Order: sequence, then structure tokens, then C-alpha cells
Amino acid sequence: MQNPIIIALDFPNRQKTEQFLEHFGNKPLFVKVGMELFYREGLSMIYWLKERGYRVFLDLKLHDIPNTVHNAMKNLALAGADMVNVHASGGIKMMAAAKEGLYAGMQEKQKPLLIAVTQLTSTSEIVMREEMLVSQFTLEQAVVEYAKNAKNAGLDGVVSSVNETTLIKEVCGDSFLTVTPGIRLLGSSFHDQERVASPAAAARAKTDYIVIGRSITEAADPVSSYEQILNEWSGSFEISHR
Ligand SMILES: O=c1ccn([C@@H]2O[C@H](COP(=O)(O)O)[C@@H](O)[C@H]2O)c(=O)[nH]1
Repeated sequence: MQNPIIIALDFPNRQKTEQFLEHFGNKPLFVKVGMELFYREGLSMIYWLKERGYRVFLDLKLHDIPNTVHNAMKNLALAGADMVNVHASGGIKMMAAAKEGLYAGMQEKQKPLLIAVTQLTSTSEIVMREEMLVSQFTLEQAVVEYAKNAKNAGLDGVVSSVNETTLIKEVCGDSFLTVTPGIRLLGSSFHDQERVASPAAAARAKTDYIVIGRSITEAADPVSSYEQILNEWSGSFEISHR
């Protein structure tokens, strides 16, 4: 059983990030660098994390014309991240171009995982229908259609909420990765998230990775919050996967 937790390092700069990581000592963490930290610190932040042995998900959610995404991915390949992503709504051609750019000239063992965001976990079905004007599908159907497109483009998996994980696995296969943010312990604030699930529900749905930010980064004791989430996930994993 692998540790599924990816901690979202949503901090304004490297100094705050380092202060946070000090709590964990030498723990072999999987961390996520998103737009906030990357737009301040750039590739050097990723090099810094990799030099210290962290696994890194570089969460920049690329979405542009295929040529631009292809060439941007060629540069992001230099980061040495373990996982990178695009928006599935950019289409199959864009996702395939992302993959080609990312892996150009890379040896097999260096290749990061490439995944696609389906519908953000902050999006509700009403917003999808009334603001994004995707009205012919339920939110779950739309997510699964995006997952199928990502698979057809040769990607390794998708970002979705836990609610859609089971169906994605049924349609795209168990080895197609599901990476699920919007994780909250019972009774915690949802903040700006809409499609939320507990670590236990994520384990029952057999998701591969859970992405957690504020529940850990804003906790009075981040390490005990991390352990609590891991214990809840592991306990439920053992019960439901026996
Ligand atoms: O659909 C998505 C895609 C990405 N995220 C990112 O995950 C974390 C979640 O942080 P919390 O503080 O646990 O809400 C954040 O970095 C998002 O950019 C997402 O939430 N939903």
C-alpha cells in the first residue's frame, strides 16, 4: 500500500515553504507546487525540492493551443518533476502535443507522469451547466468523457474529485491514475471546494493520490494533521481492500 498523500505547497514564497517543510524533518514527502509558488520562485523551487529528495507534482494546468503547450512542456521537462498536468478541456490534440513536448528526447526512466484536470473540484454541476454552458452532460459524465479523452491522448491519468473515481476506473481501467483534491476531514471547512470527500471515502473509492493543502498547511500541528489523514486513509484502505 503506497502513501497517497500529495501536500499542496500553496505558499507565497520559498521562505514560507521551507519553514513549513522543516516540521516534517526528513520525511519522504510527495509535494505539489502550483501557480502561486511557481510564479514567484520558478524552476529553481523545483530543483531545490528535488535536490532534497521530495517527489514533486508541478501543477500548472496548461491550457492553450497545441503548439504553445508542446513548446511550454519542452521547457517544463527541464524541471525534473515527477508529475505535471494540463487541462483536459484543451482537447485531445492539445493533450497529445503536451505529451510529445514533455517527453521529447527523454529517456523512459526520466519521464514524469502526465495527467489532465477534468472539472476542477471547485466546480459544481450548476456552475458547469449555467456558466460553462456544458449542459448536455451531468458533471460525472463530463468528467468521464474528459478522462476518456485523456486516455486516448496517451496520458497517465486525471485529476477529478473522489465522487467520480469509481466510474473513471471502471471506464478507463484500474491502472489509469486518479489524483483527487477536495479532501477534507469530517467537520472541516470546505473553503472554496465544492466536490469534497474524506480520506476514508477516497480510500474506499481506490483513488491513487489525494491532494491536500490547507487542512495540513494551515493546521496548528501540520505533522499530526498529516498523520491523522494518513491513518484515516490506511484504516479504511485495509478494511475495504481486504
Ligand atoms: O480540481 C482541482 C485541481 C487542483 N486543485 C489543487 O489542489 C489543492 C487543494 O488545496 P486545498 O487547500 O486542500 O483545497 C490546491 O493547490 C488546488 O490548486 C484543486 O483543489 N482542485
